Amino acid sequence: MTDTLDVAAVLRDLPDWREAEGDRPAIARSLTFPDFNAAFGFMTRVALHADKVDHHPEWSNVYNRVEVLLTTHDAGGVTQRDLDMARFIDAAADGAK
Ligand SMILES: C[C@H](O)[C@H](O)[C@H]1CNC2=NC(N)=NC(=O)C2=N1
Repeated sequence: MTDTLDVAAVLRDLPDWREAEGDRPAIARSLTFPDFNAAFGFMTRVALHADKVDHHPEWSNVYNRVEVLLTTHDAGGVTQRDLDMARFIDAAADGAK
């Protein structure tokens, strides 16, 4: 079983992220891109990486906005895999607010 991390400690390293509402520990980030094309290009980059590392975000997209939530279902909380994915997302989100 993968060890879960303290969400407050994780968020100290992720200034653009927040604790997500819900029934299990999770972190979330809202991203706004210049347009839909940029938003979907971001999602494409993240999707390919997520499948490569077998760790997938829970997310939604409305035009130029993307809402991302990360938690590790198998562990029932936030793990190193979520921290690693958040850092990938932050790098891939270049240009987003
Ligand atoms: C069977 C498959 O490897 C697992 O379900 C993977 C897939 N992607 C995953 N993504 C996330 N966010 N949490 C998981 O526990 C997880 N497990």
